[in-house]
Amino acid sequence: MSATILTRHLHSHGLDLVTDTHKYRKVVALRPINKGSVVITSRPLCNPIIFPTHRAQHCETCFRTRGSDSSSSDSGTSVAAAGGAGSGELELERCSVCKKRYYCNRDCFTVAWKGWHKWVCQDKDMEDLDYEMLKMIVISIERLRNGAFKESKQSGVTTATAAAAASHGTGEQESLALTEYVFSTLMGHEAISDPAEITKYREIATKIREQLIVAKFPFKSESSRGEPPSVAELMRYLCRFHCNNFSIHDSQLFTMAEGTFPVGALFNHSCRPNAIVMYEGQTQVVRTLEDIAVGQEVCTSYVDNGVQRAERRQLLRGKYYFDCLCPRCGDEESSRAAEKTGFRILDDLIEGDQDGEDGKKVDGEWLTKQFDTIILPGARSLQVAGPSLQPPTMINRSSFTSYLIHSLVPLIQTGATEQEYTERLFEIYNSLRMTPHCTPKPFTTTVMTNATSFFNTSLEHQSWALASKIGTFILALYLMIYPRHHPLVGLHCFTLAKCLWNDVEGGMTSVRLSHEILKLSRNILTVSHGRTGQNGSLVKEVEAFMSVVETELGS
Ligand SMILES: C[S@@+](CC[C@H](N)C(=O)[O-])C[C@H]1O[C@@H](n2cnc3c(N)ncnc32)[C@H](O)[C@@H]1O
Repeated sequence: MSATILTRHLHSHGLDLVTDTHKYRKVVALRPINKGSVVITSRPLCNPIIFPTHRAQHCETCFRTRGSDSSSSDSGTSVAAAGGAGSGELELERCSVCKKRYYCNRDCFTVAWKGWHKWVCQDKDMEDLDYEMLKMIVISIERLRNGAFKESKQSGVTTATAAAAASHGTGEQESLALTEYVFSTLMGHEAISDPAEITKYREIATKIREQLIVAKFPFKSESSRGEPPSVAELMRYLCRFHCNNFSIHDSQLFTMAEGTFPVGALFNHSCRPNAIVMYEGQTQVVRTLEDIAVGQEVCTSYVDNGVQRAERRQLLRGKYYFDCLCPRCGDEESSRAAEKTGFRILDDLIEGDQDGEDGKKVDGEWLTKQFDTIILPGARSLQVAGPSLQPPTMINRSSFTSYLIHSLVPLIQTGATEQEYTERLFEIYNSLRMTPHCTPKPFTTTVMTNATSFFNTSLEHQSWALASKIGTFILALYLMIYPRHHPLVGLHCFTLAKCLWNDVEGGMTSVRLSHEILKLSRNILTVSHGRTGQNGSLVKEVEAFMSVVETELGS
């Protein structure tokens, strides 16, 4: 396996890997890629680890969810193929020995058993998640050292998963040997990690070697002559796993597992990403959030784009050892420049004021009072408002909400180009900076965090009118901060539309607005989730709800 095979694989997906002085390598587009496209799919290096809290809900092999449509298999080993029902709700069965892992059928169980389950089934220490992660790493290292990454019957599900995933895109299928090769080329940063980190890794590596490998998991292959890896070798692996690991989330963006996807790990980070990482079963899918031109870098985001620059910087330095120079962050020199432009303005806007005018903390009680003043932007103004909307003379929570919603929502509904959209966004950033505002600023992340927990409380209490107001305010904040087709925005719109529809006090205005927000949700989720596979079922859910609302509107 060599660099040529990786190059060929990327080329078949319209991508290239080029060297970069700051980032080592970067993935660029070889041909124009439309927004909402699957750029590439990646297979896991070893079986991802489902968190204990989610274990009973997912098949450990294909990750399908209990209760989901059992006919929508992406693993190629459907219930029907295993002699099961073939349609209806997916059922899971526990391993009869350990009674801890769940599987949807015998094929999935057999694959897991041969691949890794037999190593962990009787291990009492597997109750501990950290221990389990280390054990998975040990299993992977054993295979990496012994060249066991060959297509085999044992890797049946991952092969089938990759085949299913390849049908999302047009490129060639990823072989296990390629997965292994790409992993060997990834950065581990062991040379620049700080001494405290190195000491921590040495301790973990020593513990793994003595307690896990020597005592329980002897390496058997002839090529390694049964010799366990040295502490130094283990440290190199640990560093590489650390920098290239992914949190796996479901279609609602709830984190449920951890895994290593070497090909997906080739994509660099941006705080204003043009692509997003999604999951279809155990397959990682990189999707574009906007149109990408030839030569442009394809970037995902390693951190939540909703946190302030200082926090992002800390997270990125702490785990990935770099300072971000993306269009939003810029470098130190440009940060000091007097006049910031474009995305560089955003972080100045979202930092700051913690307390209200009256000195009160921005807590739930304070927000309740404030939100009483937020007027639901009416459906009619969504129709008529356009890019010429002028900023208000004074920005408070109410005017901020209507200004943002009325300025940006029509551009998403009508599918304005990325350039038109970002130009409008920059005008908004400038006007938010220049226009006097109430204290605290309505658009800080502190306010957003509080508004989000307040929104969740009002959902729990089914206070639909209140939830609709806060949800509309949060939508305005999201539009200011996240890329317009970010899945978080689409998911929030779906929840907001349900609140609006349930808000009987709002009458038909609220129903009409619910319909507008549903259209928004559908447009965004079609890009971020697609219309096929497990994630695609969300768009169908939105459309089913839209037809209920349309019936009520009589359209
Ligand atoms: C998951 S890897 C990404 C692929 C990597 N560039 C490579 O060529 O193997 C993560 C590492 O890439 C580098 N990286 C990713 N995004 C970056 C960025 N925006 N600026 C600088 N370095 C970046 C960092 O060294 C980080 O630890």
